[in-house]
Amino acid sequence: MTIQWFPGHMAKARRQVTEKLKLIDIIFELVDARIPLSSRNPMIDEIIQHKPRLVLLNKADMADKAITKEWVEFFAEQGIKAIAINSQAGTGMKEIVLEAQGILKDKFDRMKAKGVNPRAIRAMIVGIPNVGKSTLINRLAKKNIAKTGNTPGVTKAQQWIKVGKELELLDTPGILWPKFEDQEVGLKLALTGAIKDAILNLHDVAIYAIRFLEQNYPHRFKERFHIEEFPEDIIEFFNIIGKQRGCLLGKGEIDYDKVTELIIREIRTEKMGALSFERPGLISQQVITED
Ligand SMILES: Nc1nc2c(ncn2[C@@H]2O[C@H](COP(=O)(O)OP(=O)(O)OP(=O)(O)O)[C@@H](O)[C@H]2O)c(=O)[nH]1
Repeated sequence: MTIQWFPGHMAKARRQVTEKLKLIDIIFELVDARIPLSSRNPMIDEIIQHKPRLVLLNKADMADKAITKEWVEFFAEQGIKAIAINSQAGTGMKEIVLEAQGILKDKFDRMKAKGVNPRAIRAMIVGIPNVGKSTLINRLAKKNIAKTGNTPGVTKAQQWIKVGKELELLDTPGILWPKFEDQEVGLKLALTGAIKDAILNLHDVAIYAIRFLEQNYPHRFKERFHIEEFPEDIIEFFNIIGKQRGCLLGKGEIDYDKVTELIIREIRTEKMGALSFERPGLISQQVITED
């Protein structure tokens, strides 16, 4: 299976972000807490250059809490501040402002010392598709979208969203592309809904998910599907689920497409609880010890 990764997309995304760097003090890099590395753009450091950044592990409600904590430590070891947030529920919103203030304290102190009037921190959100950029912007914005006007004939003005007095966000997030040349990265992105289902073979995604759960969350998986042991043959597993859940074609034959959809849906809708698909230091074929 080869997944195309279009260099054109990358170049465009990169330009968009680079153009705006001079307008902002800090980048909010949004990643999926379940797959913090696979949901990052591999060239992010180059793209944002030396701009200060805060990593936001979004959808933390769907990720394994203990593993998210490990990711926060992982980023800290690289000198990058990361916090877990849930944009949908609005958890962690205050921390975003506080952390940004902390990261930029020296810069703002220096400005103050030079007699520059205090102003709000200016930030931009960047992240891969579907990671929650719009949800976060809406959460932070409440109703404070500041229209700075798009006058025809004038270079398109930026619109800033006011978040209290302390923060202003660019209204358009930077869309970065994940690098899904690596098959496992692609499978994780598909499983978490970051790339369209049509792009990957869903059977491959489901098989990957089953094997992953078998290794990393065996108890929850067995409980959910009422199985004692994992069958060695993956087809046997599909047969068991198909019969159990009535995913059948005529004459009692198993509808493998339906079983596939069911497995992926069960994961995406957290029927087996919050799951993380990556753990620091064990990116590939990792073993996450179930509690
Ligand atoms: N559970 C959960 N769901 C979230 C969270 N943040 C966003 N979502 C959901 O994730 C999906 C994608 O969110 P969007 O805000 O549209 O993502 P986006 O990054 O703006 O997507 P693009 O416009 O494709 O770039 C939506 O269904 C959101 O409701 C979160 O913290 N927790």
